[in-house]
Amino acid sequence: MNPSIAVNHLYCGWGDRSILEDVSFSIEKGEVVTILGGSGCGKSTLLKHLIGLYPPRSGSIQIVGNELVGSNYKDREAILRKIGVMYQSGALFGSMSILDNITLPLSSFSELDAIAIDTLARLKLRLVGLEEFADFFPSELSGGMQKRAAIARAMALDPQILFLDEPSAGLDPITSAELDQLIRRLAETQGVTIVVVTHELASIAAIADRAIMLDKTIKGIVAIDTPAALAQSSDRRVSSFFNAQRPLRVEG
Ligand SMILES: Nc1ncnc2c1ncn2[C@@H]1O[C@H](COP(=O)(O)OP(=O)(O)OP(=O)(O)O)[C@@H](O)[C@H]1O
Repeated sequence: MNPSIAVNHLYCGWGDRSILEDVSFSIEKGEVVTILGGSGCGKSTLLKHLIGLYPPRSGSIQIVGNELVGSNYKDREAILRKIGVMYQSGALFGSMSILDNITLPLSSFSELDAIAIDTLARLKLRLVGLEEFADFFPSELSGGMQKRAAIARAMALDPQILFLDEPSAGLDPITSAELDQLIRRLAETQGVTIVVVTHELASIAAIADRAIMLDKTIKGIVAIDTPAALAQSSDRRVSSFFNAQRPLRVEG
């Protein structure tokens, strides 16, 4: 079976600046993989290229066995239909109810009738525990609820891969932990592959099957392994990242 994502010899940059060089990795179906590393190492750059927002300089990005790089418009649309994206801001439409935010992609990209769309959208809301908030507007929800609604919208078209850009940003630790549980549950119950850009150690430990650590100096992957293995790494760059934000242990 094809991996969900296979990246080979990827080179990306902005203008005349090279950011990532010769990056290769693959992610299996149902895996939760976090992309981490210090500020400016290229996490968002990698994400933006994986979701087809920008073409790489060279290399290959296969999404469920289909080559994204150099694909024609029609193939590209079909490939991108297999992915769902939650941007850091959540990017819900503020003038629409939560339900309408989720029905929008369904009515834009599916042939379903209005009743089926309504039913499916409510199912997605139930998946993230927001079925009772269908008629609320984003501004009427807490930050954590807005993130869950944004995940429901990213899941609207039943993507095989879900990309989440810093889902915990701006959330308190308890709400962040609840969101982590949701992410893990989605991978386990829906079989969806999930790629998360985050630098929250607690989240990485809670959700990731594996983590890809990028490094600015080498412009690429310094390590790729389970969080437990990375935490024990003898590589100074990896261990300093993992030891920099050890959670407080309070004895009681
Ligand atoms: N659209 C863009 N145009 C030009 N330069 C960019 C663009 N996006 C990112 N960069 C530059 O690429 C480098 C890597 O940025 P990127 O946002 O990928 O890092 P990051 O690891 O996600 O950082 P952070 O953790 O701070 O968000 C930075 O120097 C940034 O200024």
